[in-house]
Formats: sequence, structure tokens, C-alpha cells
Amino acid sequence: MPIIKVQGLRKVYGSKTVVDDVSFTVEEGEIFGILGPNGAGKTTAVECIEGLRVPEAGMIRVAGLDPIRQHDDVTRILGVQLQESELQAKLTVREALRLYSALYPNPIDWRSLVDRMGLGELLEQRFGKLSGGQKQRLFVALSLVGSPKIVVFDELTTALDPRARRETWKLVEDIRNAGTTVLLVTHFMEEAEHLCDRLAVFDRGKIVALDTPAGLISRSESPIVISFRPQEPVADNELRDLPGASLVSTEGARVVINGNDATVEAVNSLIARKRIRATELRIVDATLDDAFLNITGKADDATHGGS
Ligand SMILES: Nc1ncnc2c1ncn2[C@@H]1O[C@H](COP(=O)(O)OP(=O)(O)OP(=O)(O)O)[C@@H](O)[C@H]1O
Repeated sequence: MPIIKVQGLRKVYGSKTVVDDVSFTVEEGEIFGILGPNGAGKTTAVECIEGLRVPEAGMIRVAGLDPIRQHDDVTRILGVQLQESELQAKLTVREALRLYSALYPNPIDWRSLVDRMGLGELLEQRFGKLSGGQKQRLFVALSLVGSPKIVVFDELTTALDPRARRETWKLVEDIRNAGTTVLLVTHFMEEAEHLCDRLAVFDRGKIVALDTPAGLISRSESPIVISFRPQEPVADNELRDLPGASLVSTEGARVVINGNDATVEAVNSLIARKRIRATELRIVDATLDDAFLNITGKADDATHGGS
């Protein structure tokens, strides 16, 4: 049985439907990602799962519980790190951990989280003096104090530098390896690709794709990125007309084409036929970034009456 089940979820603000007939399930022990552009409805959907918003339609179950009618029970098994969390600046790390422990009926010993989250040196440090990465480590620890079955991280690493982001990824993996299910809302493709077992791609309130990161990339019509540096300019239309070419761009003097196997063949024959002197020819697999543009681009086309 899935640990989270969402069926036909709809949330409306005023006249705007911000979550529109969304359905998905999360299995126990998964890192499940919710990915999408700004305003796509990711946070709203997650807040419905947490029981913080009342949906207009749909059914949600968290470990079999209804987040609205059984809100207190859901709170006991769900650890939440909110998107914009703040604590009083004068509170120390130790005080924050003690305070949060007191809020739960069966907290784990917060001292066990101190080493796990690398907070040992920071116990007497005041919240206001912590760096962005240190604050996030504390928020992760606070979300785990109640010994949750599921944790929800919303934009956990947005404010972090690349090193702190990677350290936080390691924490998320450790949390899952310890048996906790993770629901992760993120903007970062690399983060989603690295961490998530499965991903739901949100766009304008709807799920436009749901798969493993590798599945999303391979389902894309352009799973290959071809790039080269021509010694003389190549006409744009010659590149755009290549079979399977979906995105063509020039980055400085480098031509970049997203396409498929047929595109690779066509690029090779174009170079030979036109005697283009091309250096630094590279053929690499597309990333989730490319797949995302492809998927959400298609949703744009559909909305605007394209193919
Ligand atoms: N309380 C509210 N009242 C009215 N509109 C809201 C409210 N909360 C969110 N919205 C609107 O609902 C839409 C979806 O917002 P939501 O925060 O769920 O998106 P998101 O995908 O999480 O975006 P982001 O990545 O920017 O956090 C946005 O247009 C937002 O302005």
C-alpha cells in the first residue's frame, strides 16, 4: 500500500485553479520529487498533503489517514520543513532542539540528531548567527525530532551554495536510508536527478509527467545533445531543419542541438556535405534539464494550440 495517496486533488484560490486534478502515489522508503516552474502549484499540493490547506476536491491519504479529519494523527507521522522557516534570532541550537522535542508525544532523543546533522559544534550558537547551510541542517534536524515516517522538504537547498547543497543531499540520502520516506519539492534539476527515485513534473497546476529521472530523460524526444564549434558560421535554418532537432542554440561560437540518433547522423552528413570544419564535436546524453524543457515546452505548445 502506498504511504501517500493523492487522487483527483483540486485547489482553487479565488477564480484560479492552482492544483487541477492531480493524482499520484508515493511508496514507503522512496525519495519522491515534485518538480516544476514557479507558481506551478507544488507547495499548494504539498500543503494539502500536510493538512494545512483544505482542497476543493479530491482524496488524500497519508499512511491511511485523512490529513484534514485526522490532522493530529498525521502531524505525528509527518515531519515538515517549511519553505520559509524562521526561528527567533536569540534562540540557541540546543534550545531549538529541546523546544521542538517538547512539542511531540514520542520524540527521539534530540542528542542523537546532533552528530547526524553535524550540529555538535553549534549547540550554543544563536539561530541569528548561523550560516544558511547551518540553518538548513538545524531545520532538517527539527523536522526529524518527532521521529516521522515521512518528511517533507520544500526548496530545502534553494538558499545554499553548491557545497552546502551537496552536503544536504547526503543528509537526505541518509534519512531515506534510515527508513524515512522523503517528499521533496525542488526547482533544481540536478538535485532531482541525483536524489529522487521518481518525479512528478508539475506545470500550471497539473502533473505533466511522472517517472524516474532516467525514464523522463529517455521519454524525451531529444535524449541526445550534439554540439560543435564550426570554423565558419552555419545557417540557422540548416540546423533547425535537421531530423529530430528540437532545440538549436549557439553558445558563443558553439552550436548546440538537442535531438536523437537520426539528428546525430544528419549532423555528421551535414558536416561532411558542406565541408564544415567543425572542432570540439561532442555527443552526450541529455540531462533532466533538457527533458524538463522538452516536457514543459510541450505543455506550452498544447496550451497555445501548437502540436
Ligand atoms: N494563499 C494564497 N492565496 C491566493 N493565491 C495563492 C495562495 N498561495 C499560493 N497562491 C497562488 O497559487 C499559485 C501556486 O502557488 P504555489 O506556491 O503552490 O506554487 P509553487 O509551484 O510552489 O511555486 P514556487 O516554486 O514559486 O514556490 C501561484 O500562482 C500563487 O500565487
